[in-house]
Amino acid sequence: MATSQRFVGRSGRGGFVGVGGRSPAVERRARRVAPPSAPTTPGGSATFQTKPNPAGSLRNETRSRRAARPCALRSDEDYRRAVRASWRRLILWRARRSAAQDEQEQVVVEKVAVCGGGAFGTALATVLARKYGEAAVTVLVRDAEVARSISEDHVNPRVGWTLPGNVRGTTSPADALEGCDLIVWAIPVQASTSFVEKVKDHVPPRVPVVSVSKGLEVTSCRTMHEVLERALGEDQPLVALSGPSFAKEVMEGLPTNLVAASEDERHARFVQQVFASPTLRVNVTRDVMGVEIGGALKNVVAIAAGIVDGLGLGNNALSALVAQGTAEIRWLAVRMGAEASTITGIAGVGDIMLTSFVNLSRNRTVGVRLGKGESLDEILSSMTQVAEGVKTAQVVIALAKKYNLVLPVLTAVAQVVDGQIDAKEAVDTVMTFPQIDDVDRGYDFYKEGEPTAASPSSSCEPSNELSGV
Ligand SMILES: NC(=O)C1=CN([C@@H]2O[C@H](COP(=O)(O)OP(=O)(O)OC[C@H]3O[C@@H](n4cnc5c(N)ncnc54)[C@H](O)[C@@H]3O)[C@@H](O)[C@H]2O)C=CC1
Ligand SMILES: O=C(CO)COP(=O)(O)O
Repeated sequence: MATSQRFVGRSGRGGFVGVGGRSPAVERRARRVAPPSAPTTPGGSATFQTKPNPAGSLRNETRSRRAARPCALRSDEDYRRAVRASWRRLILWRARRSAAQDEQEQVVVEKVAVCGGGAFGTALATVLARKYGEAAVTVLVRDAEVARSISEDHVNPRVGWTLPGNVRGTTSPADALEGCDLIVWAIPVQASTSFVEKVKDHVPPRVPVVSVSKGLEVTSCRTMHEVLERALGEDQPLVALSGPSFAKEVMEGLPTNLVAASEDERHARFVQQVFASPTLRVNVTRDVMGVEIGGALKNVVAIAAGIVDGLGLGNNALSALVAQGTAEIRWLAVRMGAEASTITGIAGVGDIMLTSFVNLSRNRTVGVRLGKGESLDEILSSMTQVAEGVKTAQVVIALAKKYNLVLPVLTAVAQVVDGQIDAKEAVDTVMTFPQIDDVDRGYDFYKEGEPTAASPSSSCEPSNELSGV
């Protein structure tokens, strides 16, 4: 009775009245859920009758759906109205925000320098060259043949991707950097200090440098922000751009969401405007530390995830390990001044999931191969691209010491990477930990380790065991 009243109301507004007052959509859904040929179950609900009884099965189906609904949405129409209203709020919000954004001044980009012609530098050069068809996008590389191929053949031979005509290659820092409006930094972390020293005299002051490199410098424990600031000075606008973004998918124009972080929000907003496109969303934050630590340490967790898969331990173990690793990243990041919400957000959990669960990841691949018994030397010597997590794992130990933390999963990876234990032993050790309370409360040494006035620790030197790495 209630059902037909609901749909009479709709039909009064030019809607419809289906069988028994139900809409065609409800009919279709009900038929899908209750196929006439479905087998009988003991105590048989109408949904699983052997003999078709469409009217009865629909009644029961509606009843059971209604019973499963939240109490405030008792009827079908309440429910639909709530869904429509929720969606409408989103659409209105989009319209308001888009109007505000349309009023913003459009950024003008005429010359972009991309330092590093690896996979990600090439992908971002392509994204910007496609968006700014009139702009000159110059990729600064070390190898003259790579530069020639990019300029003349429009192919980067390192990755084999075809590039837009307005992307050029060069080995000259002056050619790439002078007069540019934006610099994208896609040099691997461990090579960044020496490379920035070589090019810094050509970096125009006040031009934003957007670092996309993910890792921590092993000799100093510095983040990329710290590495670049030290070389370029505090006045150089710096932005960390990170998030779940495989170069290949960015190159293919697949939807991607990044986070631009800068202590000066204006620089992050500038980068948001520069990169934003229908397939590239760029969020903005001032939490540089959170974005950089999330991006750096997800590579270490991805190695752990790969190890679990390489050992064939299954999806349950994989997910638990990634969740534990995520908590450890959060513990460390918060101690370093980051916001916990950055680690649970797109540049944290978003990237952790991508890199830990998807085979395109180089760091995950390193872990899989370690888990299968290959040595790290064998793995690294066969790779043509960087897996930043290997070096960053070593920095984690020094940071954990500095911030008085014990990080089970991250430490296990450091041990394996350093060759002190093998992958199987690391996993066995973690699995035989005593049963504990859930994550934050469980590892009581986490709380015990909180720095106190009596136990400040400022050293960030890699420990003796790791010296010489
Ligand atoms: N590939 C990806 O999907 C993503 C990579 N990233 C990050 O971007 C950074 C670069 O990664 P990829 O482009 O993928 O690496 P890649 O291994 O494909 O290329 C690295 C580039 O750096 C150059 N390079 C290596 N050593 C150098 C040195 N000593 N001096 C100057 N240049 C040197 C190489 O010649 C190459 O052009 C890494 O920190 C990575 O974590 C970030 C997001 C996605
Ligand atoms: O950072 C990445 C995706 O966001 C790429 O990860 P890998 O370096 O492990 O391939």
